[in-house]
Amino acid sequence: APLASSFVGRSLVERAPVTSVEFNVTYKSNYTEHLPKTLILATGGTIAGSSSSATDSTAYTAGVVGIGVLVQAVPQLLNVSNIDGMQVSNVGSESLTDEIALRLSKLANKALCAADAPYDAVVITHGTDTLEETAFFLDITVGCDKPVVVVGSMRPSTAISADGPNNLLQAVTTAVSPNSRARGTLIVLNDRICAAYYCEKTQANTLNTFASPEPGYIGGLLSDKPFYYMGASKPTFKQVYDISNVTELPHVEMFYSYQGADFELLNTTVANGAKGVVIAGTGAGSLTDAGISNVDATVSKGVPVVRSTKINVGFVTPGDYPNTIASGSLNPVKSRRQLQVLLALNKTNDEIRTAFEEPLKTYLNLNISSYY
Ligand SMILES: NC(=O)C[C@H](N)C(=O)O
Repeated sequence: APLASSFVGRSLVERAPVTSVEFNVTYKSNYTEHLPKTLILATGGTIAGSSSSATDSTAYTAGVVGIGVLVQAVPQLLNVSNIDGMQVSNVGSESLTDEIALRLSKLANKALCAADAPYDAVVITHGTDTLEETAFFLDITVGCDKPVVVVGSMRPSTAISADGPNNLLQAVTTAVSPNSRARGTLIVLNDRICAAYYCEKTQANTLNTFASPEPGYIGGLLSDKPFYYMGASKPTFKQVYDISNVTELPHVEMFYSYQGADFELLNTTVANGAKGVVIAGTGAGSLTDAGISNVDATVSKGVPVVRSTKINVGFVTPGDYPNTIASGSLNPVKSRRQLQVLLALNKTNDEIRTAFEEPLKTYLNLNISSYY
């Protein structure tokens, strides 16, 4: 593969594991005592992508450039943090597996939240196609207030105006900012800071793709300096789950509704061992009359069906299709992650329904008179 021009900075030194075998650190910056410690978990994606053409931002190969090259191309990182880098995978995020996502959560918890946690912040370099899935998963499974920032790029490292190096710098400055604590997992790209709970990819090609259309960005960056519009807060319906004993994420399938959908394939999916299903319904989670019998048959086999929306923005509320579980504000891929976590924790279908539906119901039914 051609050398990634925008990521070629100082001479490349990829060192052997240094800190601990657990973290299998392959890049380690020189240590500066007064600076915080950031662990970068590299997974691949376009930010580590490479092309033979400097004008190409569509037909490149994702996941080529290693963590050492990524970091050493942005020496400014070392002005704000000590950096350890670990190559967890090097794949396009469309191929990032549940196993890798689970591993990232465990590494982040160990790096940040364990009693003897060695790091102040975790930054994850990731492809953008499924970045919101990993970021949401981390948001609901990392159990402490230290920052986790997920970052990617839309142009490969070889492109003119590659966006990866500046995004990486902004991700690290955001991660080590004291103002970033207790805000959950953050997504940083293109000068904006977006809360992972709500953030999604909204445009297939352009740099300004990550957004949370209703809640909006929680902050941004002026050059490399992060700022927030409001103090730290938690998404209204967010719950954090302890998955330290989980060794595998269960198989949860996803279907899409459309005119004429009959959901016949639900039966195949259940026969193949799916433990749960998410349907990206139309509008506010509507499903076709023709598909209902297959949905009901799935639920009667004990497989929970969560109903979200292909619109990706807005709420699916409980009420219609009572056999199904309403996703609330969670889009289909986020619903899938939450369902996987609940199943992995051996929750019953009633408990799964409660976890998805009760926070919103309770919130909407708050009786003002009970306060006065
Ligand atoms: N911009 C990107 O990173 C897209 C790439 N296919 C990925 O998700 O890995």
